[in-house]
Amino acid sequence: GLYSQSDQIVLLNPDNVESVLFNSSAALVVEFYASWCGHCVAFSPVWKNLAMDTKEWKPAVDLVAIDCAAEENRKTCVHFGIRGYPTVKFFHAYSEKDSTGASFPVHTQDVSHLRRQMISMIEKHKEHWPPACPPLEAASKAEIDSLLESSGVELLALVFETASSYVGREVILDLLQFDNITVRRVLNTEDELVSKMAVTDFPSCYLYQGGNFSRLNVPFEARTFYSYALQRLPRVVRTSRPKPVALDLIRNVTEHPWREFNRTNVYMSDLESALHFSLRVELASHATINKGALTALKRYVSVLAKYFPGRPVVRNLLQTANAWLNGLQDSELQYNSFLEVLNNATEDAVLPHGERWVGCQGSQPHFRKYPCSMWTLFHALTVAANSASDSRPQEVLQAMRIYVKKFFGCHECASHFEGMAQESMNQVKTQSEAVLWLWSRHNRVNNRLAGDLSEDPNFPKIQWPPPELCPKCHGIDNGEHSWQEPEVLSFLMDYYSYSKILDNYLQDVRPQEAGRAQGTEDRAAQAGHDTRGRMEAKEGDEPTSEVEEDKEVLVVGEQEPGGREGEEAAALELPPSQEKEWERRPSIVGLRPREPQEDIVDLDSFVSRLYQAKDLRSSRRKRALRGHRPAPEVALLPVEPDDLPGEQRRLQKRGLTGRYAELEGEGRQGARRPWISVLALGFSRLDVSLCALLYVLSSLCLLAMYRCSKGRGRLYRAKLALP
Ligand SMILES: Cc1cc2nc3c(=O)[nH]c(=O)nc-3n(C[C@H](O)[C@H](O)[C@H](O)COP(=O)(O)OP(=O)(O)OC[C@H]3O[C@@H](n4cnc5c(N)ncnc54)[C@H](O)[C@@H]3O)c2cc1C
Repeated sequence: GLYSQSDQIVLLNPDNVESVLFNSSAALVVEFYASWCGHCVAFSPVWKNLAMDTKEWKPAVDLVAIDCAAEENRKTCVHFGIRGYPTVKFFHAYSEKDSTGASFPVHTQDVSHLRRQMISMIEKHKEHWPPACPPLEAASKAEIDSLLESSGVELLALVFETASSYVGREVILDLLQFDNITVRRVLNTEDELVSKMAVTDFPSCYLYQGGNFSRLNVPFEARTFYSYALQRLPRVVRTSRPKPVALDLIRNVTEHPWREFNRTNVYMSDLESALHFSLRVELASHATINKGALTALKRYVSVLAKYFPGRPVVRNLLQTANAWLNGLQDSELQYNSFLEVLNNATEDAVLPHGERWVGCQGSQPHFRKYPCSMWTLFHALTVAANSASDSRPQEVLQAMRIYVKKFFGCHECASHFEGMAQESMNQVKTQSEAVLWLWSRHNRVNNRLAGDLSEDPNFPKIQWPPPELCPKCHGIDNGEHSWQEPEVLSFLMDYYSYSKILDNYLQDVRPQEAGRAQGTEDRAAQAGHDTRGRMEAKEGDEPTSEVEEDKEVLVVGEQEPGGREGEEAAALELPPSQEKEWERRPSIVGLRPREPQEDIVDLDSFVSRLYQAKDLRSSRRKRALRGHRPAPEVALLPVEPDDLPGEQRRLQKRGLTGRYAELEGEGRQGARRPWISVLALGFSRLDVSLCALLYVLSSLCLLAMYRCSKGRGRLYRAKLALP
């Protein structure tokens, strides 16, 4: 057939025809089609869009379809007198068994027109009004007054409009699955109410709450904007769903302490958790990865290696894994050997263990997390590929598709996603189209899952990005909401870009610490510290000399006492007290004007730490050469020039930890590091050059004075000698 369950359309067959069509509490609009008929194929996207658009109306009116081309359905179609395709019929609520439905002419592919036609048909109900459907007729002042007098009304929304407008009725139906709010339409001819509330625009929406009416503030006066704004009101909840509880309360029921985060940002911690979960947990259920799955894995890891917008150490590990997979000769793979590659962390290539959800936290343990992070990862990859010059349009999408198909644990999700991919993924011609394809398909999934049990009430599934996040992404066309795709594209390119991804709560990349750092990290993060302070220095792929190794930079962030700070010290084999002492050493910030945020580091201390770290490293390397497995080392991370993050990111980092930014600068420019240190005070090259210049100038001055006085003495002696 042309439809599946995931299209929000009820699929009719001889077995369910009675239970679906007759005595139903909702009205039904049934499409009789033949899958071989070209018109039906052309009409199917319209029917799917209509189903998506009126999903919230289901308790009052639902969409149904039956494929009359299927052998088993023929009798049913004949029974309903179907002669041409597609034919659409309307069944009133509580239709009797002998009903063959009312005609529902379909002369248009315009979804908004069909939607209005559905409303008109509902309004024709004479006897059995669908019980879930609120009154659709316009309300009078007397009715509004009595509504307000009854104590049951918490929130009342009034849509003021002209008689021919459907906006009010559409909003009433959009809100029918939500509690604690009543919506009514009022006509512009209701003079008393219109003048009492000083209504001037039709349509416009007014909200009564706390004893007062106020105009609903929306970007455009249209159905989608009213419905979205009303559904998001704090006290408005889906019918039969518990009220979202305050996040303060939720903290006690989640497995991990709640991490404060900004809903309008992407977090690197979610992306790394997605990598960990997919590569170490999801794949682990495939002890042997055979031919087809191996191809899927190779393509997935290949796009990760190319486009993962993450920390250089993580990218290095992904590149190593990719190279290893590409070098495989066998047609099948034992998962454990791949796991070894993932776990073989070195100082410059690590995939952190464990999950640390931030933007993907759910208000209950079973909400969000991994699937949320996979969407986030996929969006970030399409965006990164769009910025790369050598990517192929479908490269990321097809890799995702095959990964989801072969490995994604949620089989139902995988089959829905495959259905969408088969439908149109092949039509993607450019990288930008790939970004938009994923965005629009994700929105389809959001639409399908809105109100589902899997929806976290604190993170409702909405058509994304909402107007408050991207006002420009929304527009209006003929009174209907329309997406401004160029704006959506530029919004996505910005939202999922590397420079916008936040580093808060990131796991420590030191291999030996990765497992146990969680508790302290969380404490630090909760105390409002930002782990973005950790910097990654750069150097070539392989350190070739001691000089190059010197370019490695300490990775230290601002931490609460006893937290990461102690761990950093442990990694350097320094007692935490010594570490603190080092941190307290004076700096000479503000002695004289410098570049913004320039901060001089105590070079003595820095050098001693660096050498201690180097000693530690070389002793480990020697041990490794003697046959030991290379031990994980301190967090001195080499950074490649290509990995230089954007200026903005760099500035953010500098802003947060000027002291370490100074160190970071060394790896990049060899500049701004204190050149010499006396009595624990650092002096830059400029300081020393100025000193030398002053010294030379004063010497010259003294010399000139000496020569001058010597000349005068000679003159004086000559004068005396004259008679
Ligand atoms: C490929 C795939 C298919 C899935 N299919 C199903 C399924 O069939 N049935 C099912 O029950 N669950 C499915 N899931 C899971 C489901 O989609 C959600 O991921 C899960 O319910 C968690 O939802 P969430 O609220 O965290 O938001 P998610 O939908 O996971 O979104 C994560 C974040 O992405 C951003 N976002 C939201 N929409 C968009 C968009 N359109 N474009 C760009 N960014 C956006 C938001 O910031 C959001 O918080 C699927 C997941 C994946 C990865």
